[in-house]
Amino acid sequence: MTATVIDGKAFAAKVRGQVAEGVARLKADHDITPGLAVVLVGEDPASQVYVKSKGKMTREVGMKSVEHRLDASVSEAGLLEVIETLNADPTIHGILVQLPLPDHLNSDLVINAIDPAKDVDGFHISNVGRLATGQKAMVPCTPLGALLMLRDHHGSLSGMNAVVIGRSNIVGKPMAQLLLGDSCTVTIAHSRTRDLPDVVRGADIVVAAVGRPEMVQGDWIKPGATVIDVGINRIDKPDGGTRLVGDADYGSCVKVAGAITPVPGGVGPMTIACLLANTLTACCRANALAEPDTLTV
Ligand SMILES: Nc1nc(=O)c2c([nH]1)NC[C@@H]1CN(c3ccc(C(=O)N[C@@H](CCC(=O)O)C(=O)O)cc3)C=[N+]21
Repeated sequence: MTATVIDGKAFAAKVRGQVAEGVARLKADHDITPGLAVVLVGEDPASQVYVKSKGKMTREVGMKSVEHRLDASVSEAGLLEVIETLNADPTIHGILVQLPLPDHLNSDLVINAIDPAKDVDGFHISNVGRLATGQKAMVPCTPLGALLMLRDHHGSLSGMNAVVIGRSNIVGKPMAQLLLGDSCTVTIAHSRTRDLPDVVRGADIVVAAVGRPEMVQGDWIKPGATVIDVGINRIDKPDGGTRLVGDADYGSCVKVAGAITPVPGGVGPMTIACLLANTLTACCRANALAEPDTLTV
């Protein structure tokens, strides 16, 4: 059996199309343009590329895009001042502070300074609590993207065994909450899990989010299971170049799984599409207007 390859790039384009329609309707009917602000501290080249592509896609769906680039040496007070300004700006509906932050800045404190209604990353403590208790929340983009792909592929996820490998606040924990919300039986595995291959063998859905290149092996996968690969790891090639690989060993997993997301072109593009979807959702909520129900949980 060879797995169906879930085309995240195409699915993300479709989601962005739906966001663009929602934005056009807000403009036509209410004269409102959703606005997204991205705050980047320091000069990490990988982050700069990512921020640039986010800005381009934000404008492509018809939203206002704002970037704040701050020096790596900015003080906590200086960064909080920028966040306060964006919190108070009625033309901004979404705020994203690019992580990780330099070591001298307390990222929990910074994230919790964002107005939770504008927290399109879903990292504010209030959104984390809302998601965990089943209240309307802003949902972290990567897990939201993964869930939308799983729902699209399977229809209902009810009763399925899901194993999430990784327990980060950004992916593993919110992913587990979303799968639980869709009535999966959820196991969160991590670096201390005993007999990880055996745990994974029981899964109908495997979400690999550990940050270890090509760790999950094909012989860990139950035949026909769905593999969602959240990893984005740049590794060296023998010829001196680099390539992107996921946390699953694609070559062996694709032979056993029923469906798999590739890297690149899987979860990554969906993360950005969901950031735009969350910005549209935040804008609708801020204006007490109906929100697009296919783009939220
Ligand atoms: N507050 C915050 N929120 C984030 O969501 C956030 C962040 N900080 N910091 C950095 C990471 C990284 N991230 C990516 C999103 C999409 C791709 C993506 O689309 N990747 C392409 C490949 C890109 C390439 O070729 O390098 C793909 O997987 O197909 C990658 C990385 C979001 N992040």
